[in-house]
Amino acid sequence: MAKQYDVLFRLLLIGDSGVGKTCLLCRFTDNEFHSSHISTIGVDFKMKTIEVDGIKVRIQIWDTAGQERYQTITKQYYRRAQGIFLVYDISSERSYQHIMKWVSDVDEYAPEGVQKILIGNKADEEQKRQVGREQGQQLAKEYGMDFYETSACTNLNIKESFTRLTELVLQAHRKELDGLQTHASNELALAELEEEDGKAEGPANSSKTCWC
Ligand SMILES: Nc1nc2c(ncn2[C@@H]2O[C@H](COP(=O)(O)OP(=O)(O)OP(=O)(O)O)[C@@H](O)[C@H]2O)c(=O)[nH]1
Repeated sequence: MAKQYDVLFRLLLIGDSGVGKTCLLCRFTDNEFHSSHISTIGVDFKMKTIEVDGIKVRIQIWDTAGQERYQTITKQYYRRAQGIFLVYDISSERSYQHIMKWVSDVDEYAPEGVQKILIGNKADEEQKRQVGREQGQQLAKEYGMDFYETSACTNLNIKESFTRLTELVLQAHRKELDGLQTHASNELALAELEEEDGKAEGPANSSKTCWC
């Protein structure tokens, strides 16, 4: 049977409650948008396979609760991420200011070499904008991250940002990948192990799942 993917990566969405993490994920995996805000409890994940540079990458995307009270749980997921989206809402100055705090959490809990992208979501909310695009660009530059303004509502830059983070993770793991691909099976052991792990750990596509 043809292999379904070559490698599996874990990406993580973090940021304040209400910035649109769940909506970004639903737009990317299911092309859906929900206007109601049902806060994520703990963590949840969805999967999607995309092809980047001829490599079939299965991405497991973890959506974390932004609410303070779940942070002991959510931080436990940082250490197994290869890529992280730091998300703020362009209509909330506060969520932008908090990016510094999210970056310091990543520095403390995520593995060294984790790839990061800064996302300013709700770009469709121009009337309510509190954070200029240049502010986003400036902050991303300070931390050496790529930056996208997105809208889960209008589907702006969703595929682009997920593809870019996947590319960055692939580039960062290029050597390991080249090594693994010389194996007879021509399939990444990492992927199989991680897939099994994912099954054991939780739901493949439930909407809001309690992990506490
Ligand atoms: N206008 C607009 N609204 C959005 C966008 N993305 C999300 N929202 C709305 O923002 C609210 C919060 O979205 P969620 O995706 O649930 O936010 P979250 O970051 O996952 O929140 P927590 O689970 O509490 O951490 C919902 O009412 C969404 O409809 C967007 O791009 N544009």
